[in-house]
Amino acid sequence: MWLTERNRKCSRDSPLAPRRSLRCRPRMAAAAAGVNKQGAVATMEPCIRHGRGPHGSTVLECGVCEDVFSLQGDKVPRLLLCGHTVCHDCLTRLPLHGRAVRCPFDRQVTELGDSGVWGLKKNFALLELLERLQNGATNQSGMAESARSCVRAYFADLHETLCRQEEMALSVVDAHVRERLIWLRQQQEDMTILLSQVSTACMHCEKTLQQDDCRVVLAKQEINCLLETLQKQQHQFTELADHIQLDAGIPVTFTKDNRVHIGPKMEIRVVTLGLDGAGKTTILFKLKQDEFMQPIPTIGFNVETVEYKNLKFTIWDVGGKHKLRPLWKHYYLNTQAVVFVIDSCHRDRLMEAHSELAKLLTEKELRDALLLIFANKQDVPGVVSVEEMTELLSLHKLCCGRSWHIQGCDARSGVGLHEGLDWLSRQLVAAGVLDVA
Ligand SMILES: Nc1nc2c(ncn2[C@@H]2O[C@H](COP(=O)(O)OP(=O)(O)OP(=O)(O)O)[C@@H](O)[C@H]2O)c(=O)[nH]1
Ligand SMILES: [Mg+2]
Repeated sequence: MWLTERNRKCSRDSPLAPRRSLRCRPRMAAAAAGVNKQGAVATMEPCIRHGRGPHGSTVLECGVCEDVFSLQGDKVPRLLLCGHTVCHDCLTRLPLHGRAVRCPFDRQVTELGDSGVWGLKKNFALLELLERLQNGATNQSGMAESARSCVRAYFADLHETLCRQEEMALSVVDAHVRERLIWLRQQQEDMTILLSQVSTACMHCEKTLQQDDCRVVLAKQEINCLLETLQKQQHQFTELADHIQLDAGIPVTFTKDNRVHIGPKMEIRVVTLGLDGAGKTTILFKLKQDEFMQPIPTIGFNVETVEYKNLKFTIWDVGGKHKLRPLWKHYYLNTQAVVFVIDSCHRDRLMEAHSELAKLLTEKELRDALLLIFANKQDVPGVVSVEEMTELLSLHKLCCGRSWHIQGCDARSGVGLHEGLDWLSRQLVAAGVLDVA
């Protein structure tokens, strides 16, 4: 209020009347920061919040020329004796009354010394405020830039992931198309053979029928046989044509994790890891062929597809010998589940298994992978039980924050293996991985 009245008065009386009408605005109030710093700061806050200027500092204007005050030079704010603040430039343009000037707002007189306007004190409170606002603006733009680069990095990462997933999906389709082409070529060859068989049969029939009646009658059995062959081949032709027509389109479905699936079964990539001799290969063969085969230690890997319910697991079984473990990382990419096999007979190797498992869990590429732990060889008497193993390996602590499950099993008889696969499929459904996008 105090400022409003003063400003209104100056608009009529001042010899250097403001170029634009002066209204009570927060920026005018700010110009009086030298009179009442507390009040000025409080009044300015809305200006900063509403962002009237391009930067916080530009809201502070000289009440006469309405130019923005600056920290130095012509627009530096100077104080008159009455307490009003005017920019240096406007002060130099005020008419002199002897060695004094009149305030353009309340006409009070301020004596000038020998150095004239230069001798008037700068409004340091206002300068400090200006400086703070400028710094604040710089900080704000710095923070904005770092937030923007954070957003850019996020989307670049997303873009990269999507490109990789697209490549993967396309390669699945390409592989399917290649397989189909091979199959079609095979069918084409079969048809050519059939056609030549049909034409040979027709020629035989014709030849036989051209003979005299007596011979035709005698050749009845041969002709019937040829006709039967023709009928069979016709049947094969129809079947083949139907098959090709039915498969004309490629049945593509996407799951929520952006993988593409062809056909009714959802494909899941699983990697089986664990120390040497834990029973990984035994598990793989048992799942694949439902029979026990005495394996030899794996050098490199074995890979098999195992169909279970509506899932098609592609299981990579990687050798667990110490010197082969650095190669495990090559199997992590695009893996939906890790099956970690532990030999329950070997108490003395549990800590080694723990340390390998702990390393696995820090791998970035496996961060979303499900973890199924098979406590294998439960058929052997006196082995470490599932509960004891959970305790000894501190699994609750180790696997905290991810989907994991420990399942006791006996790879020789297969007990527990399907329970493990069931858990995996339940988790994949719960995680929405199997939902069709
Ligand atoms: N008693 C018993 N023996 C098992 C079981 N599973 C595997 N074995 C035996 O354990 C030994 C090692 O099994 P593998 O399947 O070769 O072990 P692995 O984990 O593939 O070993 P690497 O290929 O060296 O990494 C074999 O002699 C298996 O017959 C089980 O459930 N019970
Ligand atoms: Mg093996």
